[in-house]
Amino acid sequence: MKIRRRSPNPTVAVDTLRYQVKVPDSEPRNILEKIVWHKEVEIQRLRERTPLAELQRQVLTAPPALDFATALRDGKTSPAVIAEVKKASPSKGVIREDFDPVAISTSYENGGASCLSVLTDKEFFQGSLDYLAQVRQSVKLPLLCKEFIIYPYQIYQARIHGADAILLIAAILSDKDLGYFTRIAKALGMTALVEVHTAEELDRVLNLEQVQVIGVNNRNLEDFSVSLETTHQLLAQASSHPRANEILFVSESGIHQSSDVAYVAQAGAKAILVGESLMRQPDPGNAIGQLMA
Ligand SMILES: O=P(O)(O)OC[C@@H](O)[C@@H](O)c1c[nH]c2ccccc12
Repeated sequence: MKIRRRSPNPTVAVDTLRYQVKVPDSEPRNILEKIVWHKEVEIQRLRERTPLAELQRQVLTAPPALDFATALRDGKTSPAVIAEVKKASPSKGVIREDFDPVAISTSYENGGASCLSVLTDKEFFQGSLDYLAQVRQSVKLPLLCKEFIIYPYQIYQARIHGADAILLIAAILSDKDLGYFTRIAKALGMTALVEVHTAEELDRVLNLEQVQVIGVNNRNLEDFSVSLETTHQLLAQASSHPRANEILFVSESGIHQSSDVAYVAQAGAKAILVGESLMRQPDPGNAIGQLMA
């Protein structure tokens, strides 16, 4: 893991005063670090308002989770489409001005998506857990909570707001956390989609037996560069692993046209995760049909 989980320059509370001493190299090195450091503070604040124990109580009365992995395996299309509800991103700014998460989700559902992904990060993606809850009320498809998860706390939050699956990013989690968080997801009836971008991350994740669904992100979250070859290279690498056949591979990001779909399908992806290219179309559901044509 190259990503540092916390700023080396924390604020230290001493009695009523707060000191912050500048230490060298205490700025985030890339956007992923910046997001994760912000997330740390964000979760700390939420926890002060609502403790984990309260979320654990609420989760008991939530309607059961839908089977995200099976919906992908039985896909309505081949490869199956996970359509993403995404207003903005740090690399592209605002992607869709007239943003109505419920209308977009309904359109996706009618347009042939097998599952949906809802961005919930506010600060960098203008998303919200409320959007997730609203979408849950309006469609029947399994939902992925698209979030930068660094604590179990967020997994409970996702479940309470209607998520059936969570994203776990290998670049920001240790093997121990990946294993632990995947087990929590499973205990809550959810699927964990574990995201990798490098050969090294893929290697780590293939060796974690509880992981059943692996997402190859074609976008490098450190510099935003996108290459579909990432899917090709990493799936070639995975094919020689003894667990290759039991894992469902998802190709994520940068998929714009039907030739892109053909390319990642040929590489072995059984599902694709698409946001921007659908969100930019007036009718996002209809755009799925065009992409899969
Ligand atoms: O909009 P795109 O290029 O179609 O990408 C969708 C999705 O893959 C992307 O939003 C994503 C993949 N992994 C992430 C992790 C965090 C936030 C966002 C993402």
